[in-house]
Amino acid sequence: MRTVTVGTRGSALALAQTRWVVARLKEEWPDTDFRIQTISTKGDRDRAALQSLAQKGDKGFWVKEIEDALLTKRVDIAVHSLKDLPTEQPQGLEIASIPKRVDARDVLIGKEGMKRLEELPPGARVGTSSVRRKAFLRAYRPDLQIIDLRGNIDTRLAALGTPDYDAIILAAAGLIRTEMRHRIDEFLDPDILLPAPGQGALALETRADDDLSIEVVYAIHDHATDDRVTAEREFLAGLGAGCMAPVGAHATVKGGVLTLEGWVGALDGSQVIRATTSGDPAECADLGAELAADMLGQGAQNLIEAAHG
Ligand SMILES: NCc1[nH]cc(CCC(=O)O)c1CC(=O)O
Repeated sequence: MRTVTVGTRGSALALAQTRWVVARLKEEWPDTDFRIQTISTKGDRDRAALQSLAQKGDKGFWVKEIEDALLTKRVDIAVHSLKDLPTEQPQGLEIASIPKRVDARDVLIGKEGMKRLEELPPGARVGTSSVRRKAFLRAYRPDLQIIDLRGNIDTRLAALGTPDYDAIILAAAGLIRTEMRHRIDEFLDPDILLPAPGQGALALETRADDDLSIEVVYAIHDHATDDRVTAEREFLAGLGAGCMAPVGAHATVKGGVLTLEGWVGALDGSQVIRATTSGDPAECADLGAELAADMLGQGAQNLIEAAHG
């Protein structure tokens, strides 16, 4: 039996999504033995560094060590949350497969009587550290207090057991994948809070010359998801922004037409630039790049630079 080693971070979410990937791969390749290897990243080890790096717009602190493990052949396949992956691929590695996306939306989880965004009273304290969520929530509800909240899903849910937070915002995908869908109180409409580019999708990364692993992971590639997230990520790349920017992007495909919506916000909620484009899904990359160029023309650059302080 051949053995393929799958690398991942060790968080509950990372392990849950990697076990899901391995189960799917095993269905396609029953004669292959898949082993999971956990790898700790700078983001896992040093939360203080994470905060300051985040403010400088540094990219890839969730993925660097895992990519090193691919390049040195300690692992053959890496499983990432696509939204944590920088838009530039390192030399020698490629995203060889993007499995079918789960729900891309953000969700709200609140205390009793605060289980919907509309129910939150003025001044309610909402936990999130995402600059995107802060920017768009402040624009929609300037009366809310947005309070920093970092950590893995368990840490963030635990914050609701303290007096410091009335509600928190998370990605639906993380809760769905860790079998905590029942904790979700409200799915937030993308018209109110546009998700992050690639949110809800996974990326399976391999060495670019490892034909065997590429073939293995490609068995669970999903073309429709790929078109959507390619449009979203080209938009992000075209803005010159990373996952730490106040940028949202969400693509849908209906009746053979891909529609891409993009937002760039001011961190203080004073402004959100919004734009939409649509076209042939085969042109997904160009649609993303064009939307970015359109928004740069409308002043998006200043908002992105301001958020990096
Ligand atoms: N930035 C952390 C992160 N990276 C991926 C997810 C889960 C959702 C996904 O797979 O897109 C989360 C948690 C969150 O944003 O709530």
